[in-house]
Amino acid sequence: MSSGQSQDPAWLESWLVNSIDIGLVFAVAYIVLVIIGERRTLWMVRGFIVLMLATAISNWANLRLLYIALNSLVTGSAVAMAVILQSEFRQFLEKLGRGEVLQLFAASRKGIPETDGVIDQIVEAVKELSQNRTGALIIIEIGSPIDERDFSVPGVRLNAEVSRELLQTIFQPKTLLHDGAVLIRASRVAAAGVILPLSERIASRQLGTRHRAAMGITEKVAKCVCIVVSEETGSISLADKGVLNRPLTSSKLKELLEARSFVAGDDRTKPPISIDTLKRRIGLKRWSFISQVFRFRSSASREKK
Ligand SMILES: Nc1ncnc2c1ncn2[C@@H]1O[C@H](COP(=O)(O)OP(=O)(O)OP(=O)(O)O)[C@@H](O)[C@H]1O
Repeated sequence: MSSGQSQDPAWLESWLVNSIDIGLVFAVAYIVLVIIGERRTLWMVRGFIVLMLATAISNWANLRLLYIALNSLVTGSAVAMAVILQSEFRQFLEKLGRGEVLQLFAASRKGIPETDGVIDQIVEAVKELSQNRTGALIIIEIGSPIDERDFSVPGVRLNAEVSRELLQTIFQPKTLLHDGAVLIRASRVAAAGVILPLSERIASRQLGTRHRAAMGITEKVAKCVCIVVSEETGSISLADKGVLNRPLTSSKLKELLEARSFVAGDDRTKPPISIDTLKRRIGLKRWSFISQVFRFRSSASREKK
């Protein structure tokens, strides 16, 4: 840099404006990554950010043809994302319109809603099913609903209160709904007979399709956990993010479910996240931001293994 250039106020001003511009883009990207809790959506947004960065670099380096190609790709991807994430965009705009900006950050913190001892009812049912060696598969949604397209077959809608008796009855081998999984959504039994995608991985030779189905759905959807009771051995497992935690005692299962739950009460009654909590969360994620943006490929391949 020449001394004449560094003293030129116009050059300084443009340098400052550019720096603020880049800083704001990074801040917006960072906030979006903090808000998004769902793993697959996160990958998509990271991919999009990388694409935008590549477009900006090609423009800066004056690579015209590459810039035109990348720019078209960014426009196409933006349209595709708007279609794929239609409901998320709607929720986002609604919250923004209502001025509930801080609640956007609270969204990714949702856990298993623990109302009226739902976890107790589930754990009691699982304990009995395990003692009687009745096979069972229970998916519990965490936070926002799973997209039905993530299931191979969405099953039969029930919308019933969660109870130990109902869960035990559904999995009795002579009932019509015993095959497949039960879906627990917002403290209700939303559906039964749900067929889940199978994982490509094999955790153990002794484990068959029921366990692979639990791994499959939790690999595909981060916002759920899946309980498996083996018909053959009565063993209890909990699948979370594609990993089977097993064998578990019923008290360990309760502990793990509670660790994933919202400390107490229905999430709708929770106060909005405080500024201090928000600051703490942003502080915790600060150092991983750059790697979140640039290492999306390596983390994706690690999770596949
Ligand atoms: N994709 C799926 N989605 C939901 N449920 C499934 C799926 N695949 C299998 N199941 C359930 O698992 C049952 C078959 O279990 P299988 O014996 O193959 O599995 P497993 O992991 O060895 O379990 P277990 O130890 O209970 O025998 C089916 O009858 C069905 O109820």
